Amino acid sequence: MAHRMHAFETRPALAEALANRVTKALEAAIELKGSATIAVSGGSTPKAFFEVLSGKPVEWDKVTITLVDERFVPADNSRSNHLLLSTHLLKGPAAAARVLPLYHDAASIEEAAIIATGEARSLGAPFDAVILGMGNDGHTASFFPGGDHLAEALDLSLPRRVMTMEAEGAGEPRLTFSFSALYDARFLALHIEGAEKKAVLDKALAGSDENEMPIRAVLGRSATKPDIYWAP
Ligand SMILES: O=C1O[C@H](COP(=O)(O)O)[C@@H](O)[C@H](O)[C@H]1O
Repeated sequence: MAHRMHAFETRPALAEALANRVTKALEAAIELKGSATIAVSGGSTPKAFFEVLSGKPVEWDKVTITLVDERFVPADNSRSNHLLLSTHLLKGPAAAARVLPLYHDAASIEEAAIIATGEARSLGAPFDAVILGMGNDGHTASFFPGGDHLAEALDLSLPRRVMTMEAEGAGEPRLTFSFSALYDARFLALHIEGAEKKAVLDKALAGSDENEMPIRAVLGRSATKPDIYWAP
């Protein structure tokens, strides 16, 4: 599966273009079925994009937002992807959206994954939009090199679900949607910024070992052609 590359001169220009494209995807879904779903990434890259998207004139009360992955920490922890979402996206018009958190205050992370999987089922499939990020180690969502459940996470024959992941480079234990839940999103974007991430992307595109760089699964096996958004 090839990809489409969208390169921008500045990060604000990227944020505006990606927010406009996501707006289109959400509007199309609302037009078609009366509601829309989007799964977004955490980390540091999406902040400016979230800020722009939050102000877009979408019928946000018809949109459900979730995360592609989450650290197993409560929503008030500074490492929480949910906190990032609340701070930078759930404001202005977008505050009307429904949010489906992956983290749950459950007895174990496995139980939290089961709860999140059940809740996500109510969204239907596929997602209308999925915005992935990428780490310098080639991880995306919480598909980390060396992850204890990486093989199952990337196995497209396994059901759509939220699963657990532990890896040396991941810090906290993680919750992540499986690749099977993301690979066929109606709009599938990879959002990366900076020269270092571009070099990581080029390395990923030049090889095929998904265990070394799990982002290769997205670039090589997604049912939807990924749109890559990059700015220096
Ligand atoms: O751990 C994570 O990292 C990636 C990349 O984050 P960034 O800070 O380099 O932008 C992110 O896509 C993922 O959602 C997050 O949990």
